[in-house]
Amino acid sequence: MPPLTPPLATSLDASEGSGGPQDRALDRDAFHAALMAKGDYYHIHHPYQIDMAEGRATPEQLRGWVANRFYYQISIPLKDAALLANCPDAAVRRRWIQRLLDHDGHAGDSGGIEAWLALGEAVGLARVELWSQEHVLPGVRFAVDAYVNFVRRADWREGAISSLTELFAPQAHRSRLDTWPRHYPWIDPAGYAYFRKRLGEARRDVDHGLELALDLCTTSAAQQRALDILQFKLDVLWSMLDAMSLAYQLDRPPYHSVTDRRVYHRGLA
Ligand SMILES: O=C(O)c1cc(C(=O)O)c2c(n1)C(=O)C(=O)c1cc(C(=O)O)[nH]c1-2
Repeated sequence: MPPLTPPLATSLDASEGSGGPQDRALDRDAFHAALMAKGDYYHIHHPYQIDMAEGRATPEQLRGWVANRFYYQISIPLKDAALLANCPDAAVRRRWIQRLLDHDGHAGDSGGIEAWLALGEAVGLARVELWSQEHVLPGVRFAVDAYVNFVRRADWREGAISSLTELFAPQAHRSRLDTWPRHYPWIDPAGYAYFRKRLGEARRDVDHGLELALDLCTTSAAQQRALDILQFKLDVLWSMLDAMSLAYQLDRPPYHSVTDRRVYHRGLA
């Protein structure tokens, strides 16, 4: 069965019926608004994030979130490296490569992964505990892997569009900086450097991602495809939190009916 919407690469090539005078493409502002409307489904509205923001999360739930999100953090540079590998445009690569450096670090910046390890320590998780991935739930792993694998296989332009949930991320980082110190005085404030660092970086990334999306998606098919890709990414983020809710809020981690042990796999190399 053919896909409901053509891949962006195809829908970008102005084939008959798309891009012509009959095309019902949104204008630039309306398409921007349609992308922004997807913010209604951002993971800040997930009950797990709401509980964290409103002070109801237990130390175990916060530690669970930090340990599972670490898998996202270490996967983002792999995803961005995959996009670079698929991108033939040197001008795009020159800008996009900054994302790798932001997370992996470079002279003068120890990087986002290091900052996330510091957040782990601030909530009481040893570095080895994060690196071991012992807390990474299978559902979180599968969701994150789906994102990385999508970008590995997709046209780089579709990969770029899948990063656009970052449109909404500064709000999430800001909210944590505003609410966590008040609700969780036991967390060492040194741990909050990651959120502060991302405030500026995410805005810059979003400017680039949005510019690409608005320039590239000028037919209704391409715009619909972009909205579908953005929804896919929202699903990734929401599914990660669903897995955490089951494990840490509802006390139903994988195999809970069989064993208390974390028998699930740590990733197959
Ligand atoms: O804490 C958050 O709510 C949040 C969300 C997202 C996102 O929307 O994917 C990212 C980040 N943080 C983040 O820190 C980050 O570096 C990042 C990179 C990307 C991406 O898709 O390339 N998303 C996100």
